[in-house]
Amino acid sequence: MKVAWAGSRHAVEVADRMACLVASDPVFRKDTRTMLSRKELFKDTLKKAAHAWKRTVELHLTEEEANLLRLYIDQPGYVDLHWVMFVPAIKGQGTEEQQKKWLTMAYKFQIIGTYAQTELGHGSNVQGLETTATFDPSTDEFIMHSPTLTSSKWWPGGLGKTSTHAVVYARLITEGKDYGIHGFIMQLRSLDDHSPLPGITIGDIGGKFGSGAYNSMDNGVMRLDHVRIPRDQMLMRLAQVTREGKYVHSDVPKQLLYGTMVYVRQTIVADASRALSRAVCIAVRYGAIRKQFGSKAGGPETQVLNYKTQQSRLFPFLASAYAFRFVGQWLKWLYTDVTQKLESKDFSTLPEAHACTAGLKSVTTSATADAIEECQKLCGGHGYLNSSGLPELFAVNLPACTYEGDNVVLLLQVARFLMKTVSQVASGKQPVGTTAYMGNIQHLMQCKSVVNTVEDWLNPAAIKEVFEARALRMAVNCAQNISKAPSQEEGFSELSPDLVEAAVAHVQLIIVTKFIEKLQEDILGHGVKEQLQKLCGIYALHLIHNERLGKLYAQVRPNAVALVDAFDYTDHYLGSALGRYDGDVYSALYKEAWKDPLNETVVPDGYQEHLRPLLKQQLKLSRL
Ligand SMILES: CCCCCCCCCC/C=C\CCCCC/C=C/C(=O)SCCNC(=O)CCNC(=O)[C@H](O)C(C)(C)COP(=O)(O)OP(=O)(O)OC[C@H]1O[C@@H](n2cnc3c(N)ncnc32)[C@H](O)[C@@H]1OP(=O)(O)O
Ligand SMILES: Cc1cc2nc3c(=O)[nH]c(=O)nc-3n(C[C@H](O)[C@H](O)[C@H](O)COP(=O)(O)OP(=O)(O)OC[C@H]3O[C@@H](n4cnc5c(N)ncnc54)[C@H](O)[C@@H]3O)c2cc1C
Repeated sequence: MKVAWAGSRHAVEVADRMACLVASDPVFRKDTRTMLSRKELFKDTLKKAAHAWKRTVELHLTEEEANLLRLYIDQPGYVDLHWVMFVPAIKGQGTEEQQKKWLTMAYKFQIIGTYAQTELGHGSNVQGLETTATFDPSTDEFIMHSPTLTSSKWWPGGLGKTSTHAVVYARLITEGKDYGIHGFIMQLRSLDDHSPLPGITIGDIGGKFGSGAYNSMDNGVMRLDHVRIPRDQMLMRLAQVTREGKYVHSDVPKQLLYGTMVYVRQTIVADASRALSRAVCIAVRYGAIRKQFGSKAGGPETQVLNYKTQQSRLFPFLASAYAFRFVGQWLKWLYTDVTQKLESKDFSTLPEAHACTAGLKSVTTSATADAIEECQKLCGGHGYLNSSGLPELFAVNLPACTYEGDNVVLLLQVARFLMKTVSQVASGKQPVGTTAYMGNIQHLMQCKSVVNTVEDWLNPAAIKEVFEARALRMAVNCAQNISKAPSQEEGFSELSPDLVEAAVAHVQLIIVTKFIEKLQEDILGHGVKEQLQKLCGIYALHLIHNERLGKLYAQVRPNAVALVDAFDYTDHYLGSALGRYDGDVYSALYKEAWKDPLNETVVPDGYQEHLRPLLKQQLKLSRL
């Protein structure tokens, strides 16, 4: 199962090696992270990032190994933005010459970059950004400026205190005309003493949800006061400004400006499955250790994992973790395929890649955030302690519902794509890829499910047809209702809640389909495929009805712990007293409690100042 989860034997081996490297290095300790002040936590992040880079160079780690090392360090920081957004933005939007110049420095960490798109006043509406980049032909420079308070850049990770450079998104103005949003490379801080360059006001935007968690990241604010940069720092693969100030389009679609977001959304699906699997691992392992109530006859207490209510709340998350993992692996393939096509100037699959990455990012991150919260409840009171690892896991993953595109905004993009496809089907065009099922409209609009028994529900063809019919009928229903509205725009707006539901149904169909396709592959290991079939059934069925699932849960229960062990997480990475591999939960909880700074003294700070006078005064009063 470890191989099925990781994708290959090689993937298991390299992940194991990197996880152990991190777990055995004292610099990467994280057990007291939630007890650090913001300043201490930030400094700890700087230290870990520098040490990780040192180890990467010393050990000549490959890109795959270095990425895993960063993943297992498990502390959000400026390096995430540098590798996941700054470098890909230059790769996707820079010319060959620009890539050579900037990536050479970025790959060696001679510069640290971030992705500065969002502003105080606009995040979702990228076209509404206000920062300006005005071309000055007299000096061959762009003047980068924040004209209003709301145009201040706001949120970019690493911007606050660390980044030396950024890809800044701004409205390009030349020859008096506004050509909309484009990307520019800007140096922000001196490479000698790290002070902000003239005209740049920059800082951190303040503490965020939860202790530890995303507070290790210095999300930043930046205002630009007529800062000049050379013309060749506009990223010029999509469009160019000539020496004379002429604006020239390339022959690539302008949507490629959003390419970095497509790339990151794809990686976020993999993050979501990992985060969900960590929460499930903690809740399942703890559920096997925790006992409450005995039989009436005075027998031993029951493992809470044996309660049917616990199983019906938890096992759909276990199944979802596997489902998201497999669809994430497929999405990575889709992204690579689209990228190769783009290189040969085939842009035909770009809309589908956008819809798939946007939709899957939305559905998997929302489900993951909800599931982590529920896993806290599934662990009872102890789940609420920082030492369970769950509060921090929740706080770190919750913003994934917002960053890289608010989930509802992205689902509306999927809905827009679906409405276009329905109208193409109506005009006789055969849809392809993940919307190919829409071509089977005659059948799917009127077919009736032949499912009667639990066993019927495990038939992949029956499951798939149910999901296809559901998704298609919801999409067609929306399209019909939109067509009755005074205008397409009004109809879309009025029906947006239904459109979001239709988009979710379509995305869930993709997830179910990719799980079924995974089961058609050669899967090694005795009983592995059988377990995955049950999980696939649980994933699909819990989305459409909750009856008849009890039998499947009972079949999964004997292997539940093994199914989470297959995630192959070290105790260091899991970071949970409740989810420990050895099950020694109570001594771990007890030990963790004594690490809290409040327990450094027996009598707390503040006793002399506030407690003692109060107690003495009350004592005096009672004696009067
Ligand atoms: C316990 C400790 C654990 C620690 C673990 C660490 C875990 C973390 C691991 C780290 C991993 C990752 C790190 C991630 C860090 C994240 C940092 C966050 C960064 C950001 O958030 S960057 C900012 C992101 N911003 C957004 O996403 C904005 C969202 N808005 C948009 O994308 C757009 O504005 C829009 C799509 C909503 C609307 O676009 P717009 O042009 O205005 O209008 P439309 O008319 O709708 O679109 C026009 C056409 O373009 C098509 N389109 C839109 N987007 C795309 C796209 N991306 N690709 C291709 N095509 C696109 C659209 O379909 C329209 O086409 P049509 O005209 O219909 O044919
Ligand atoms: C932890 C974190 C890290 C981030 N890192 C970065 C970074 O590195 N670089 C960067 O540039 N940005 C970053 N961001 C910003 C992020 O990309 C934006 O917050 C995100 O795109 C959402 O935009 P917004 O905040 O403007 O939300 P808003 O658009 O203001 O959303 C508010 C509400 O309005 C709703 N809404 C908005 N538009 C519509 C619509 N058309 N129809 C229906 N409902 C709508 C949303 O669903 C939401 O409920 C980060 C954000 C966070 C939280």
